[in-house]
Parts: sequence; structure tokens; C-alpha cells
Amino acid sequence: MADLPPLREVIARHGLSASKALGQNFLLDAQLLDRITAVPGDLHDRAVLEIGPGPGGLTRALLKAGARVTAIEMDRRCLPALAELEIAFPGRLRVIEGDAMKLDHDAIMGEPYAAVANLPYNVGTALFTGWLSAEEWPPRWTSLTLMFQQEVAQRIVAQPGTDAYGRLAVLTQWRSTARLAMKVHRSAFTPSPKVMSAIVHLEPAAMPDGVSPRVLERVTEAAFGQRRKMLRQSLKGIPGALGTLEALAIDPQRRAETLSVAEFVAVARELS
Ligand SMILES: C[S@@+](CC[C@H](N)C(=O)[O-])C[C@H]1O[C@@H](n2cnc3c(N)ncnc32)[C@H](O)[C@@H]1O
Repeated sequence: MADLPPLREVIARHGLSASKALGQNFLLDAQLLDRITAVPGDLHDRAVLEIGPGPGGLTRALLKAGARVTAIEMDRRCLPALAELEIAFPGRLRVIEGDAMKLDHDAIMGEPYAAVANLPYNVGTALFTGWLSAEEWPPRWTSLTLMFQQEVAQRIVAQPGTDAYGRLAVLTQWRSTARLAMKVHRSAFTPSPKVMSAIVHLEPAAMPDGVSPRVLERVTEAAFGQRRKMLRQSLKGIPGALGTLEALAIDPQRRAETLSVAEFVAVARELS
């Protein structure tokens, strides 16, 4: 591996001013990027899909950790900077120009992969939802390591009985393990966004048998749509739901935020 020029120098040389329209906030601190790269564990010779490499800060760290990286970037201004990394790490980086929302990641990767991304929050959330609702389970991705707005990260990993607990927690945790791996201060980004960020790390868990994702979505939507109401009120529009609560000995006077993920899954299984 050749010595790499400092990232700031690469950005200046290629005139990569951050585009607001593309949600660009770059991470330039090499130590921080190494810590993020350590979250998915040993990456030596692992296939990694990075979405939105930008000028390539995280990409460098992944390559230094020994990963084989496929990076999808839609801003063609970043391609020359990424091409320098392709030369510095021969045969270990493949750059694809395109919109990651429109591409079939499994087909591109062709083997199980860890996905890593620091993306604009709207794109990150949409991709996350897509990855989590994969038809095939376990999915082709073996882990997701994703940057979110801190408040969204807290909702993903939230436990029952907390304000952050809701649909996002249930729909994430019913078939994956999710942890908040590290918080990232807004000052770590160039330019600094208004909000704090956090990295969430997820791995697929065994999916409970006999549960329809659609039914679980419907039940959680109804229950958390009126989260301050008792279940007997919020679920009354779902045929069979109140009888199911009784059959499962779940008190219909409870509120959505007190039900565990396992209890939501049990309700959905009965109704599926
Ligand atoms: C927040 S910046 C982060 C850049 C770099 N990963 C870092 O950590 O410094 C997000 C990057 O995602 C790219 N991007 C945004 N939407 C995308 C999409 N739909 N498909 C591919 N790349 C996208 C942007 O062009 C930008 O380079």
C-alpha cells in the first residue's frame, strides 16, 4: 500500500466542496474512521459494501482494515479521489457510480457482505428499511453498520417502557440484534450538521416462525399510532386482535409501549 495523501489535501485538490443537496457531511478524522471501521469486527478479507463513500475517508479505513470494498457513490465529482484509492489498494476496491436506492445490492455483491455507510439521513433510513425487510432470511448481508441521527439511533435500539420505544424498535428488533455502537459528535463532520449522530450495528437474528411481516407492521402501526391509549382501544380495528390478547393473557388495558418485542411477535403470529 502506497502512502496516502491527507484526506483534506485530496478534497482540496479535487475541489470537493460538500454539496447540501446530496447531504454531504464528510468525516476526516482518521482515528474516528478507524474506530467506526472496528465496529463490525475483523474485516480482513471480508466483502464490504459501502454506500456513499464521498471523498473516501471511511473507504480508506475499511481498506486499511483488510476489507474487499465495493463502494456505490452517486456524486461523480468524488470518482477521481476514489480512483486514487483503487490504485493504492490494487484489486481491493470496486467503485460503482449510481444511486444506491435503485441498485440491487445482493446482485452487485454476489456473496455475503457487511454493509457500512455514513449517508444522508433520509437515504440511510430508506436503505435500512429495505435491508430489514429482505424476503430471504437470513439475508445476504451479515451486518449493517450505519450512521443515524442520534435520536433515530436511540429509537432503533429502544427498550419497552421508554419514550423512544415504538414501531421502529419492534420492526428492527424482531429479527435482528441492534446496538448503539458509538455516538459521533456533530463537530466531527465537515461541515457540521445541526444534530448529533450515532452508529448503530445490527446483525440478523433467527426470524420467529409463522409471523407475517405485514401483520406485525399493521399491529405496531395501530398500537403505536395511539400509543397513550389502551390496547383494547388502539387495536380494536384489527379483526381478531382483542381475542388474541385474551388468548395470550396480555392485559388489554396495557399500552403499546409496555409490550415487549416478543409479545408483539406473539400477537402477530396468532393473527398471521
Ligand atoms: C454524509 S456523506 C459521507 C461521505 C463519506 N462516507 C464520509 O463519511 O465522509 C454521504 C455520501 O453519500 C452520497 N450519497 C447520497 N445519496 C446517495 C445515494 N442514493 N446513492 C449513493 N450515494 C449517495 C453523497 O454523495 C455523499 O458522498
